[in-house]
Amino acid sequence: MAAPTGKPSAGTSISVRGLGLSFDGQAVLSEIDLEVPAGTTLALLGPSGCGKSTLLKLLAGLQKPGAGSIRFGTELVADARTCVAPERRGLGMVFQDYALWPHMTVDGNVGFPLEMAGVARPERERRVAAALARVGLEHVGKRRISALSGGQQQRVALARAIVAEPRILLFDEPLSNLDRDLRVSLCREIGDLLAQLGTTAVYVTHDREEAQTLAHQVVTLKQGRVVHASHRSGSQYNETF
Ligand SMILES: Nc1ncnc2c1ncn2[C@@H]1O[C@H](COP(=O)(O)OP(=O)(O)OP(=O)(O)O)[C@@H](O)[C@H]1O
Repeated sequence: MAAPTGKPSAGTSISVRGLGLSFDGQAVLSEIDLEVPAGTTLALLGPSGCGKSTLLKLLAGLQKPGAGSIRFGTELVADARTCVAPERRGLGMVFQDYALWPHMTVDGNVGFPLEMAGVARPERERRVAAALARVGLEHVGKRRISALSGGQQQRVALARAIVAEPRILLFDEPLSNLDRDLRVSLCREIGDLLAQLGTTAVYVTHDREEAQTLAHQVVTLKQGRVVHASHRSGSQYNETF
């Protein structure tokens, strides 16, 4: 959970060096090097089972690396001996299945990270309203999650991820449960939102078009290794690996 400062969020760089992880002697990630400059988005592409979600879990602190290191700005957040807890990493996360509490209202869901951080109710209400406005959901705060469409639920999840002004946002295939038209429009909106907020983001997807719509950098994994990387330059992507 990010530190709730009330100031606009500002991203921090991510630096991954020689990252590796094995399960039962089987390498799932090997020698991963990534540099994500502050305020930019990196998309991770690759076939099922190539290690995308595992890499996201390592960034989130939900998994410890077997080798290598992860830095956020100058802070070492993970290596073979260090593992900063997820709630101390200043992160927001958005998942494929939304991970919302269906019995709670929209306001309750979005305000939860602030409530956990001890933010007083008036400030919480102000910031929840601001986060909902950012995702185009000004008027649904009192509704229950179960009364919303899939697209609306993913906007709520996005509002909850940004409400505490994280320095980094992690997305795990956030649009794959939605139909194509909605995916295209919401993907553009997420790109615009990231640009407005200046938050650094890592975005896992199966969809190259989605990756290229919002990412400054697209990295492809195969069997746990980086096999291709490209950077956006204007409207073009230039290969860098
Ligand atoms: N806790 C675990 N224990 C053992 N193996 C695991 C564990 N977590 C992931 N794996 C294995 O690691 C590999 C990478 O899994 P991961 O979920 O990162 O892939 P992915 O690229 O995100 O796939 P998908 O696109 O299908 O979500 C898979 O072979 C998976 O079975």
